[in-house]
Amino acid sequence: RSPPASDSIIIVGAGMSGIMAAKTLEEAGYKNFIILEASSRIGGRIHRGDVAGNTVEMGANWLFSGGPKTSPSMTIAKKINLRRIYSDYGNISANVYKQQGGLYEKHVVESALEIADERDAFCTNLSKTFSSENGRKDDDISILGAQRLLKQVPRSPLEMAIDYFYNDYEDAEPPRITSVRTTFPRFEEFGEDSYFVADARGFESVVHHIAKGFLSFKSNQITDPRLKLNKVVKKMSYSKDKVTVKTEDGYVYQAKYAIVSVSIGVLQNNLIEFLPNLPGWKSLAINNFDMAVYTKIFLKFPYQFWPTGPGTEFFLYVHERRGYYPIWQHLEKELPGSNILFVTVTDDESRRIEQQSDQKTIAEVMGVLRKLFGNKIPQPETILVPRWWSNPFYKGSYSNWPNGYSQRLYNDLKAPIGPIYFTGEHTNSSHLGYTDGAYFAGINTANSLIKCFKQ
Ligand SMILES: Cc1cc2nc3c(=O)[nH]c(=O)nc-3n(C[C@H](O)[C@H](O)[C@H](O)COP(=O)(O)OP(=O)(O)OC[C@H]3O[C@@H](n4cnc5c(N)ncnc54)[C@H](O)[C@@H]3O)c2cc1C
Repeated sequence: RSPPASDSIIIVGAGMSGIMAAKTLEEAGYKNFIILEASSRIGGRIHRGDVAGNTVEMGANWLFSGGPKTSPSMTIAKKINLRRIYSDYGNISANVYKQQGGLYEKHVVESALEIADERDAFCTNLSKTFSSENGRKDDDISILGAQRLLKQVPRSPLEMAIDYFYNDYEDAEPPRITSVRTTFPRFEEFGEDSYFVADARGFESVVHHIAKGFLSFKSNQITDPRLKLNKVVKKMSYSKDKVTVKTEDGYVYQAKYAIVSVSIGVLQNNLIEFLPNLPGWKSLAINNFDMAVYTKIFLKFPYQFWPTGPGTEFFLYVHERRGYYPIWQHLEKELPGSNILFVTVTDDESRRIEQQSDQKTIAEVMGVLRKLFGNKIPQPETILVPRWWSNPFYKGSYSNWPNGYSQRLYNDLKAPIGPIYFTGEHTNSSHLGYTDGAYFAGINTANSLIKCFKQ
């Protein structure tokens, strides 16, 4: 074999970050890349699913606006007229159910919400103190630690459910884990008005739109030979001047450089073997970070038996077991007439539910719904349980910055190793865990590589 061309690049993964890295390279004139994607599609964790003919989002679902800047995902969504519906959490205090059924009184929930707002404001202030000149380098605390400082630790099942709604519902991990310094203030740049994507083309059409801007395509299918689907990268051997990549189907690819865009979950599970092994400092940085799990369980019923109309979209279920089928949403506005309800679980509950049969999950879910809406309600006709944690191409849903993880470790997490560059949502500290994080990560990593080319 002749040595690889000096400008050749292999990109591993065709999610938002891999596609953005490729686009950035292409636009800077570096067109000699190939993209190896394990699955049969592009988009990665932006992935549409189907529930009895209705498009639902198994992965990324919400776009954000209302802040001082506009999110790039939102900008593209607007451009392609992606249907999106404002998620109105405003009336949640009227929709919180007790463990055995029946609603909490509104004023009781409102007091719990006020305290949760106070905790949020406290975390935001703490974070600002940490980052200010007076803060010591790497000072941090978990959200739970901050709650202790404030002497406002949630204890009752209701307080826990509200705490879950404020924190786990976003971070997909409990407040005991999550870093205050890097998590707060939330939604500062793009705003916190959340819009639920409900479009038959799926949220992934945002990634398709980007890809079709620079990869060749025919009748909506990408035909660019540089995109290679169904290529599961198994091994990456590297030296100072080349990278050799082996895929599961026995193919070997060589290039001068590589950009790895797989999730941190994939890296933590050693699903790609690096030869030589990644250095100790790099493995430490990878394995100390967190990959969280967030699961939306979709259920289609023969008819609606839950409250509908303004102010009913979201309801909470309070259980002594924190995080037991806690947050529910009906899709009356998003998918009218579909009779689809979905419930969000995270972390240990996600992992537990992924490992059990869907029949068992239906039985548990119906146990909850019967408490809320009576014994006469019908069984679901369909259930969809995405299994992000078990899936070897993801091993979780998105990253979360744990308390105690230093900026130095984070720099190590992003650092290249010889000719191998790392990207992905987990490498963008400002929008970690979001599609915008992956968007910026791809651009930034490609630009670092371009800088290296120029030097
Ligand atoms: C359930 C869920 C809910 C979410 N909700 C939101 C939300 O509401 N709003 C929001 O902004 N974000 C949300 N996100 C996060 C968002 O989807 C991700 O941050 C973003 O899509 C990650 O993009 P990425 O390019 O970094 O990684 P990925 O999308 O994971 O792309 C990496 C690609 O690498 C491929 N790959 C993996 N292993 C290999 C291998 N061995 N060889 C070759 N290819 C490989 C994968 O198939 C994948 O296509 C959610 C994610 C999930 C899972």
